[in-house]
Amino acid sequence: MSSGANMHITIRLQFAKNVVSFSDIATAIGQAGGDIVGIDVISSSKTHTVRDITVSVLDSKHADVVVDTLRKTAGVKVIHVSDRTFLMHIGGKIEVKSKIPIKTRDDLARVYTPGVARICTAIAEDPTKAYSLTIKRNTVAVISDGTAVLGLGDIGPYAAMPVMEGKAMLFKQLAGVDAFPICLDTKDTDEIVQIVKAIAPAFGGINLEDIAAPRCFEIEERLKQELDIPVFHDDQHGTAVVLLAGLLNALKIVDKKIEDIKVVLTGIGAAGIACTKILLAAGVKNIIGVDRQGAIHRGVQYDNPYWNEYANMTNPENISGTLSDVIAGADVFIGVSAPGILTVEDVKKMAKDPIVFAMANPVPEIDPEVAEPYVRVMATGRSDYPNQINNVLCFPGIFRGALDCRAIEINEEMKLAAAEAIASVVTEEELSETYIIPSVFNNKVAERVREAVMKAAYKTGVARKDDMMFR
Ligand SMILES: NC(=O)C1=CN([C@@H]2O[C@H](COP(=O)(O)OP(=O)(O)OC[C@H]3O[C@@H](n4cnc5c(N)ncnc54)[C@H](O)[C@@H]3O)[C@@H](O)[C@H]2O)C=CC1
Ligand SMILES: CC(=O)C(=O)O
Ligand SMILES: [Mg+2]
Repeated sequence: MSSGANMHITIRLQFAKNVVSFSDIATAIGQAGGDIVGIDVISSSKTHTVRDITVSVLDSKHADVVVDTLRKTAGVKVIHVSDRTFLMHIGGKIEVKSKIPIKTRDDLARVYTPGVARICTAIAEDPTKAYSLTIKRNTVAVISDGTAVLGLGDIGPYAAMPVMEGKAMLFKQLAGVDAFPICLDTKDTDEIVQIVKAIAPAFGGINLEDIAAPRCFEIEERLKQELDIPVFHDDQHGTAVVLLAGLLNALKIVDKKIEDIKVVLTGIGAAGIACTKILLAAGVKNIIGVDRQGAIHRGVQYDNPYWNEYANMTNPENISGTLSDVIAGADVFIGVSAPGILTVEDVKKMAKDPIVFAMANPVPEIDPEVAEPYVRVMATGRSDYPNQINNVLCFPGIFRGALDCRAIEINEEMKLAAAEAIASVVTEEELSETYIIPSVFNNKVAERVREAVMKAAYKTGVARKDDMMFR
């Protein structure tokens, strides 16, 4: 399955009117399997026409096939090919904008020196004023070291930037949070902790992103201890929250109780461990984790200390074996691991009404189109299929709530509240196999998550801002 969701290419071509017609070109594109989704005339003369033709293709290989077909068509000259996704990234995706225009010397003297000095002094005398007089109260740092970027692995800090810029866009659009992408050129845990601590004054929260397990656990724990602003590893907790929301609704469809289900989860890394913990907290009793070397079980000394802990809290029957072995009889499959590792044969071994959440990005553990005939509820992490289980449903609203009540942390109660809030957006009447989780564009999500998270923060005593509504 393709990693290039809805890949569209725009082909600028010139064709000689007396040699080839546009319908010949459209036929050639169609025969190569492309779908024309847009046409623009760039210029036209008596002999030639230049057009931009936007074509939907499956992936980059397919794009090459379509373009080669056109190159071989008599009378056609391909001028250039652009990819809409690349075009959207030129120069990056976000920018900083001032809230106030500086039009006069007087404005200048207020926003900058000398006027600004009085503001600085006020904050120096009372650092909590940073919340009212600087960007701190609405600003989150999105921090990555580029070591576990989507499912692409350790691609480094430069290559991680487009994802972090994308997260920043989503923070802003979905919850009005100003987020800065910060990719660090170090994999050293101590150094990352030091750097994040040192930049924290500018931020109201820290969103850790795509930092590989097991280092991500220590980094998050240490930062939580040392900072008085929320520190949240999105791949762990954002994913876990949305997964739980989706599962609560999917279980209603299959009419199974959370305490009775058998869950098999692949990828015992950042997302997998957090998903397991939230499922245990929500009442799941039988969950088996599978990583590259099979089911995590007791009686083995793993190099990864988190796996030893994992073995102790999961797999009640202490089953060993491969994914194919342990999937038999499972009610739910959750994948936060790698592309294509779940086969149709595996799905066929699952219990009645299987629920399959294949959440690896950008390519899931099983192609949803291949799995669909055999599953009752299918979800992926992708935007181009129904039931997108993706942490984007959580992180904007959870930080909005945490920032608005000035929470010192995002605790378990706040996460569970967020999961229930997301699940609640889908009403009983709306709930169906293809609608277990609200859309990313459903504007109720962030607001409902914000409210639920704030309530939980006040209830658990971690909110610093006095708010009559939540007392
Ligand atoms: N849909 C969503 O919202 C999210 C999806 N993900 C996806 O989940 C995957 C894992 O992400 P992280 O936990 O952040 O990475 P990670 O690097 O912390 O963990 C990945 C784990 O998967 C295991 N793994 C790799 N290949 C495997 C295989 N063939 N069989 C079994 N286990 C295998 C690795 O050994 C590792 O333990 C990625 O594809 C990522 O895109 C992660 C976070 C959110
Ligand atoms: C969605 C996300 O955060 C990931 O795949 O890493
Ligand atoms: Mg991520």
